[in-house]
Amino acid sequence: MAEKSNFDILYTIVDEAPELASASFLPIIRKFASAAGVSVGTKDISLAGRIIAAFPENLTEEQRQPDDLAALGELVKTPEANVIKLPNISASVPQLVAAIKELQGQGYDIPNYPEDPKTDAEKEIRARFDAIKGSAVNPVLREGNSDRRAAKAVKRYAQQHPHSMGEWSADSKTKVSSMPGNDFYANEKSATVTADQAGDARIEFVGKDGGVTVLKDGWTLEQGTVADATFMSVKALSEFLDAAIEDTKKDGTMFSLHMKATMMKVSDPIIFGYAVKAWLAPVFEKFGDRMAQLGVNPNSGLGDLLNRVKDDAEIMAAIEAVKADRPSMYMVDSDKGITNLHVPSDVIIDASMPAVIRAGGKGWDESGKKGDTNCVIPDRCYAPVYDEAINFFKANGALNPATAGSVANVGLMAQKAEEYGSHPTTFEAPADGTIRVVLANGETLHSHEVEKGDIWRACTAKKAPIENWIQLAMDRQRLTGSEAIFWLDANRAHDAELIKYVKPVLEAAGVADKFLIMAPREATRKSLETITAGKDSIAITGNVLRDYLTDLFPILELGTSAKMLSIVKLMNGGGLFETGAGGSAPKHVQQLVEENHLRWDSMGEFCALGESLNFLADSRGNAKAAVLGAAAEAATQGILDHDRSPSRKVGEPDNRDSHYWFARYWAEALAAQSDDAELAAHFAPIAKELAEKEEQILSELLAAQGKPADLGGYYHGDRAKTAAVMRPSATLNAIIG
Ligand SMILES: NC(=O)C1=CN([C@@H]2O[C@H](COP(=O)(O)OP(=O)(O)OC[C@H]3O[C@@H](n4cnc5c(N)ncnc54)[C@H](OP(=O)(O)O)[C@@H]3O)[C@@H](O)[C@H]2O)C=CC1
Ligand SMILES: O=C(O)CCC(=O)C(=O)O
Ligand SMILES: [Mg+2]
Repeated sequence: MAEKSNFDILYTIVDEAPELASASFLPIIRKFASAAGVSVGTKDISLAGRIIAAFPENLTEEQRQPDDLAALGELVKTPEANVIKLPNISASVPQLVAAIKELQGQGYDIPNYPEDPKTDAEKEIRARFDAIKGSAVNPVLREGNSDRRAAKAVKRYAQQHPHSMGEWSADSKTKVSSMPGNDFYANEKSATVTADQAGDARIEFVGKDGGVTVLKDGWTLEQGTVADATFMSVKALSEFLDAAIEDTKKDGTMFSLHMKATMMKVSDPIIFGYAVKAWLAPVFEKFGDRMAQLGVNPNSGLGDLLNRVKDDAEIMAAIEAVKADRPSMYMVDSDKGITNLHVPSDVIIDASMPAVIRAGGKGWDESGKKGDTNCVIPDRCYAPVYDEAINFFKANGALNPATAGSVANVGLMAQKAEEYGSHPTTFEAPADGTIRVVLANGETLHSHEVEKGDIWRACTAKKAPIENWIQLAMDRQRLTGSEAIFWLDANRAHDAELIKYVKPVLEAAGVADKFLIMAPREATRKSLETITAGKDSIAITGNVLRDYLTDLFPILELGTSAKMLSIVKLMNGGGLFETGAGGSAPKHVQQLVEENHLRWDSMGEFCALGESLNFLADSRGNAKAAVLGAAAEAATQGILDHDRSPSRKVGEPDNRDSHYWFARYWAEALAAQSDDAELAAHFAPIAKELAEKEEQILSELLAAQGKPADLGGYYHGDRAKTAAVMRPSATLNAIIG
């Protein structure tokens, strides 16, 4: 039985910058909501919280925490769900290890992450950590498809206050490089499961000697599920990476690898590891064994590698020698010497490629110099999107945010759709042989000849989510009248199966003429032409492109994906309101810790709050929530009209100031409305006091900036210390309580 929540709205406790923002904003939300009888609870889905919840037997009663993620995962399957979901860390291994270390330092008896589990006990611990690793939250909560777009007011603001864009020149050497073949794209097989085929399937490895190893049992395939299997040849990958390094050198550009090691938590760290091995190939050839003894795992990145070999002068000298022979490297932080290959989660494709494109195709090298870059994206399923965007801007110059239209997204996401649900069914081939999917009825659905180490993966998209996604697309198209494109490639096995679903539904509804179906490359071109002409388009995509495009287009159109409206209409009737389309912005925490300025923009939270309150009003007939929601929308509009979003620079208004203004506009809107006299009377004096004390509050907020801030921890900060940092205005606190 799914648990019911005792709260009207649940707000998530997360990590990094958004969590800091919550320390300031959540008290405001609670104060305002409680006046309308709306209760707001919290659920802890932070990385530290999830680690703590996984090891209750090691902890004292006081230290223990319930598994909030599991509870939320059940709640989102109920019609009562009303969740405001902020972005959380999807941890790479180095981040996980750092979080464990921090908790241990705080007296939590959490075991170390077993890098190479041998005993059963170690394997069991590793399994618990593996469930926490990578993108472990979103797939559990996303029990619906995705509707992400810029709210009208946000888009209008961006057009009136266009952000800076790097210039594109026709002779830019920036490009995308992908494998010529033998990648996931080339090897994909897909089929829609029939009634005869439904049931529990098995994934098997068959060795050259005919011996069968079961890799996965009880893989349930329902009728109507689109089931895919594919693999990437690691031999082909290695050859490609070697060639890409040489090619970068020839071009005189920077080498950069763009992956999604967080959401593709099994396959992409492996691919990342091959890039580390290719970059340091001569070192691995000569010192491979010695490095293995030192515990080097290339999948954890160059940062971890350097840390482990730093005392071995010979290896360090070999690394230096290789550097001289390599092209420049795209840097994450050139001041600190953090390269593209340091940490697998540092360069996340959905954010990193748009950043390169927005900058006019530029990255930063070791010496902090700006230059063109070879963007290495090994697999070709989605790389053409970035390749085509780069070609388009080389030919046409940068997008003009003052006049550009908008690309919204309707994304197939529910029930772990597509590649993002592939973790339990991704394997490195144990030897040369065959990997096959054997159905409940004994038939073989898919089979691939593989070589040792090849990365094989299977995934599904289920019938009900697919149908719901097509319906959502039809609804959005009808409501907006926009151009609407299904980004599906008829030449790709999986997409061809989806097209078989899409076409009949559109035809039956008599709306086939309102939709286009185009492969990602063509759809990118068409959408860029459309928005360049000032018109809008809806990109109806699978799960990966949902992720990629809802950073790419917002970053070009709005300067950031933080301002996106991101609604997940849960399939069982509830609502999940994600805040923005971006991440947890680690760089922002660094700035706060160094100089007590938080540049995080809470526009995503503001938009989600309005939607959540409106949803509460509609779904429960809660009239006070409707008043609160309408006023929250007015406050959001106020932030935009008066330009109250945070500045990037210390000494200027930051995230905390924007919360003061939100509270003030919210209170003013509540005081001014006439639908609920009680609420108007309640908020009139609050609005008055917030206005009267404006100068004092803003000066108290400003006074806090400019010196280091102590949060008492990074992954598991001290609540009281964080609150003290994020709520430095005694005057404002007295009003909010
Ligand atoms: N929904 C979720 O739970 C998501 C979680 N993540 C996770 O977040 C972490 C970091 O991911 P990363 O790829 O670096 O992406 P981020 O979006 O966190 O960071 C990229 C850059 O985007 C800008 N940015 C993002 N959000 C805001 C905001 N609200 N206000 C102002 N600027 C913003 C910042 O740019 P600038 O430096 O110019 O200020 C930031 O440095 C990872 O652990 C990742 O897995 C990522 C995406 C979604
Ligand atoms: O779950 C994650 O790791 C990131 C999610 C994400 O990037 C997105 O949904 O846009
Ligand atoms: Mg994303």
